[in-house]
Amino acid sequence: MGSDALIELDGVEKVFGVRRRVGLMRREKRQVKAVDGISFEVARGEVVGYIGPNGAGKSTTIKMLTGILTPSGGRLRVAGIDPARERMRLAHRIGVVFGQRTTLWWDLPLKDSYGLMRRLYRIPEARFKANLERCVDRLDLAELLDVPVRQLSLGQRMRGDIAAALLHDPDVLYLDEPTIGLDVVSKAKVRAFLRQLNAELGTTVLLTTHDLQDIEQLCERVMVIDHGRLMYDGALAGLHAMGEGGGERTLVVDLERELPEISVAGARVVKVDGPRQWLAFPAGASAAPLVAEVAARYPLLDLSVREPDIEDVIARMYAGRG
Ligand SMILES: Nc1ncnc2c1ncn2[C@@H]1O[C@H](COP(=O)(O)OP(=O)(O)OP(=O)(O)O)[C@@H](O)[C@H]1O
Repeated sequence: MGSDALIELDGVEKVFGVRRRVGLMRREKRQVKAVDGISFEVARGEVVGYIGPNGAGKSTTIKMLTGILTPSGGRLRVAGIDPARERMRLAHRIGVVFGQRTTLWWDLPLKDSYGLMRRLYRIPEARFKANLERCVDRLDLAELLDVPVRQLSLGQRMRGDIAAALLHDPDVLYLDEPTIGLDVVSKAKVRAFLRQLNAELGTTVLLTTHDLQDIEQLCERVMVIDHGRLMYDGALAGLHAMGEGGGERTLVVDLERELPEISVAGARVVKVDGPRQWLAFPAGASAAPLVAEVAARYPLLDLSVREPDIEDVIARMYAGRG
């Protein structure tokens, strides 16, 4: 394996035994192969997207990379460490952010959570201060430090969680859905911060997300996993090409009242729900002429453009192969 690889997986597998009730009395034991022989390497300083449909095996992979789960087979190293065997030693080298839950103490002000982290990781005072100052400045946390975590908005909490994951200077940062549920402004802040972190400190980032813009704005390399297997590993551009040109974007139109399907050149109505209609158009085309036409011809309250999501791109990738 390459010597400057920070993350190395060779034929990694994870099998879960699940008991299922069959009829009234019997239980059947079944095995689920969540990860089915995955091999890849991530070099120091790379920012890699790890994407795939629900249940593909992404979280299971990340859990093995943190040492929470032990692989059923294959070989796995992070910073030269076998995660499941030396979980505590690895903890000093990695940072983890799960978008759906916080690692912060719910009832404590943010700064007290950070103080506990300092003791937990035995971070030297000077280093802790420098890292905290940097995160507070770059993630706009100054006004939030005295606020208990439970009072923070989702976007504020996420920024707080990202800072917490970085106080001990990890070499690798795993991000599991870091922008899920965030508004546009918070998403932009998080992405800008991660770009800067990678550029300035060379932190290696492995990111799972359902938001294609996270990938477009952060990752030069993307891996697609499905049914526990690696289906694609390469540049995002190549993934788009396999997905037949990147698919379609959607114009979401809110009309003043319910109307029959509207008709606009270059787009087609794919869904109607009361006064709201969804129009699909090629991802490569400009939305401007469509917006102008809709606004000129129909009683309009609001509209927005939705990017294709990862599920769409992957679905087309498979369709393109078939
Ligand atoms: N502890 C477990 N016990 C049994 N089966 C599990 C366990 N954890 C995950 N699985 C199964 O393994 C498969 C992969 O799950 P995983 O959570 O890794 O997918 P994912 O790609 O992260 O999906 P999502 O995008 O929905 O989070 C799924 O079929 C899931 O039901």
